[in-house]
Amino acid sequence: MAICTVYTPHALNTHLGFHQKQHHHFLFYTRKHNNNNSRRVVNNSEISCSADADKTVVIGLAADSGCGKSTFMRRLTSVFGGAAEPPKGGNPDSNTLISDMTTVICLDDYHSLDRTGRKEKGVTALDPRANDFDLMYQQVKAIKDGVAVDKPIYNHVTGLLDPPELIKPPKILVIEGLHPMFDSRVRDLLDFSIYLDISNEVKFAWKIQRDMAERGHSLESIKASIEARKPDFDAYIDPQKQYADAVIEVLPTQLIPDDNEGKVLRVRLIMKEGVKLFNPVYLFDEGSTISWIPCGRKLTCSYPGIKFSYAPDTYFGHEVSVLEMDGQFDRLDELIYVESHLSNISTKFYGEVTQQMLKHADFPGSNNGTGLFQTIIGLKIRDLYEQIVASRAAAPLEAAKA
Ligand SMILES: Nc1ncnc2c1ncn2[C@@H]1O[C@H](COP(=O)(O)OP(=O)(O)OP(=O)(O)O)[C@@H](O)[C@H]1O
Ligand SMILES: O=C(CO)[C@H](O)[C@H](O)COP(=O)(O)O
Repeated sequence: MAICTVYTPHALNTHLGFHQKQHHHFLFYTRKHNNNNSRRVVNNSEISCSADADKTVVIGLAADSGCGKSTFMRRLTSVFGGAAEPPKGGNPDSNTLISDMTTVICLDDYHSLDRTGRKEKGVTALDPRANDFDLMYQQVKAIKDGVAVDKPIYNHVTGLLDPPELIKPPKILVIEGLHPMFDSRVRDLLDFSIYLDISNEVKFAWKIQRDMAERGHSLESIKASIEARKPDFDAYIDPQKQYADAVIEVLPTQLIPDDNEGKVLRVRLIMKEGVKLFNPVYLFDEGSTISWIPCGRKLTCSYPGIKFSYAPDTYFGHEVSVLEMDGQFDRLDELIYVESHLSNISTKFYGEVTQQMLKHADFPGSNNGTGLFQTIIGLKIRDLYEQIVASRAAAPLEAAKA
């Protein structure tokens, strides 16, 4: 049996007297053990039935704007091979990135109020009232069920909502943005979730670097924009980290007393225990408490050096493992020394983490824990995906045997 969903376009919905965003589920019997998705267009409506084995795996990535989501996404898609590009021939201001295996959609596309609308109502884009969670849920669920959707586009250049773009179900759908874990219905669709937790000091340093150096904004306007977002960030974005399966926390270094430059970073990878198909990474000895300064014969370290830590902990009442790296690498090729001391990193060959990091040495964070942990989480997501596919493929065989 498979679940089939029918999506009707606006014209037909209007004819039938439905609201544009409404969709209908039909329970449907298909031939036994049919592993192929069947998708067809009937009466201008797209009907798709997905056998479980082919269902889209959905990953959520939450963070405030300017906190490294795009960089993380580039590292993730690279793990699967191939480059991610905007939909061909579509809106040049589309926020979507498509590669062979993955489609990354930006949840800004579910803003229900455009820039003017938000200004008139006096709400920020972080406020749930400026976002359409019903549509977000319906469309992510439809894609997960194997149905293509017409997703709106929020145009960051004009501040307007543009005509929708067609999103076909990929093997892996990543929903990235401000609120992937805010609405419990959307949260329940996620097979894995990540929160990028950038401390205020570091966020400020990155904003200055990008918005002042690259976009010509003044220091005052950057400070004002961070301040204006803060109450809604604290109310609606930050609390989502309690639901994340993995959190990458980025803090100022502790290796330089009173450092406020934000260049050297202390990065913590917080990994929830007991998450299905996800085995946390560990250093030397699983479950123990380790402090490791690898600088010496095998790793070149200039001031202030590098310090790794690993320990069990609790996070919002959950048992977690925390791997921490404070400091930065002088020579990226020497990362292999660190990699060889980490376990459960889900590589396919010795040195794969180092190879990925070297491949993207020009990405921000490649010399510190942000790049290292983003790369490792990318490998863990690949591993999770492969396990899900393998378990789904095995399920009909098991059922047939029973
Ligand atoms: N790991 C990092 N180390 C240093 N700087 C970083 C890092 N990640 C991001 N940045 C800085 O933050 C800026 C924004 O990064 P990125 O575009 O990946 O974030 P984003 O969350 O996708 O932003 P937005 O939502 O505004 O598009 C980069 O241009 C860079 O200046
Ligand atoms: O928090 C954000 C997520 O990227 C943006 O500020 C929000 O999407 C509004 O965009 P813009 O400032 O371009 O109108």
